Amino acid sequence: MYKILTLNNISVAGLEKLPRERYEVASEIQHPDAILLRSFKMHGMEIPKSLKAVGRAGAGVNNIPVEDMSKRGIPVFNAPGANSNAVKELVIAGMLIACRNIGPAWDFARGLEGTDAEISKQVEAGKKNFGGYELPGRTLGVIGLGAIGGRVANAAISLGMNVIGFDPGITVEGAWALDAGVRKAASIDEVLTHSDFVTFHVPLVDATRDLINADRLKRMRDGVVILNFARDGIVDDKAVVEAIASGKVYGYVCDFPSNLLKDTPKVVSLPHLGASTREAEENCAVMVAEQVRDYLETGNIVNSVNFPEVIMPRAENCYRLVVVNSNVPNMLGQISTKLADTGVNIHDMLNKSKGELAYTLVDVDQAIPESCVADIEAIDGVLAVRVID
Ligand SMILES: NC(=O)c1ccc[n+]([C@@H]2O[C@H](COP(=O)([O-])OP(=O)(O)OC[C@H]3O[C@@H](n4cnc5c(N)ncnc54)[C@H](O)[C@@H]3O)[C@@H](O)[C@H]2O)c1
Ligand SMILES: O=C(O)[C@H](O)COP(=O)(O)O
Repeated sequence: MYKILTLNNISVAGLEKLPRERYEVASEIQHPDAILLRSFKMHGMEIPKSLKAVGRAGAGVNNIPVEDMSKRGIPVFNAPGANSNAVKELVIAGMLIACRNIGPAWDFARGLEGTDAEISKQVEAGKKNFGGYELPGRTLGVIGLGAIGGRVANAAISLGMNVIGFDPGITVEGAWALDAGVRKAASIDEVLTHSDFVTFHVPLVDATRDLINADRLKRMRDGVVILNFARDGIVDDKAVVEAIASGKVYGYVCDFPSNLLKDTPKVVSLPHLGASTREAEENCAVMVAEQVRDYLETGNIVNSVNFPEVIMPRAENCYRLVVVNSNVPNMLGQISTKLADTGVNIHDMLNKSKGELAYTLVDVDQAIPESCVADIEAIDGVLAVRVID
């Protein structure tokens, strides 16, 4: 029986991928084999010794101590692209919220008092305060053209906008999926100087912290609208609020409210709703539950942020040894020698690496004695070992 600890609500569609006869899933459980979570912050959490995998039902993994997991030989899985349409739709809504002044206009309408005839009069007198502008012909700058940024760029083109994007790490697949009308910028600053709207779709890492700061704001067009549906910390909120007060920035729409943002005029901060659609929650949960299950039951790895992709078909009547080790010379030699010393015959073997980690699957014809597993565990550089019957 595998034990799965959930640290957030995970869509039932995903949990159904873990059959009850083989999986016990609960929000409180001892000795979990895997953790499933969304935005729960795992930093500082005590990591159970039994843990073999972490599955993030979503895209961002900055809430997970990925480096620490790697040192323990634990793969972290996520669900790339599974919530990208949900975020795209909210970003498009965010542009409209800003340029049509929907926040203050809604507040105005909610504050109306009197008879319907009086309200109608106040509406006609007051609406001039909320006049806006349209999207076609305006330029959207997209920083990060991955799963979400690519969709946002294409959607903006279909709305008649000009789009300029920057992503030094764009994948070949991502580039193929982009509308040919998306202009490629050589730097973030090139995007900023040409854009009426700027939206961010990058992970929060050291290099992306405060991508928008007071200095960069000065280089942006007057009246720019900034959208942050990526992460708190990518935009320096204080600098943006000051730029709103000075009239430089027209509006700021984000997914990360704070005391500073929630009461600032021209700021609309939503409660981290980007991925909160039924479809996205199901897509993410299903994808990550299937990946974690595959890892636990076969050792195969798909969509891990810290481990290489490893898929080895399982031969019948074989025992599978799974070894995670440091990516240093002579590990394979030592592992196969330990197996040979015990008289275990190797049927099939696959070794792949990613950065400082290497991962090996070995299918053998007979049960591996516990002493042999212990010997492999004791090899300097081996981080985790398990046998799948
Ligand atoms: N608001 C929400 O609910 C919500 C939902 C999903 C994702 N997110 C956030 O959005 C981020 C992006 O999600 P995604 O699915 O598009 O991820 P992704 O991995 O598909 O795309 C990220 C892209 O950013 C690029 N990038 C990295 N550093 C960059 C830099 N300094 N400048 C320009 N580009 C850079 C990468 O090359 C990659 O193409 C996630 O990491 C997460 O933090 C938020
Ligand atoms: O990175 C993500 O996928 C989003 O921020 C979604 O987070 P959530 O699953 O907590 O809504």
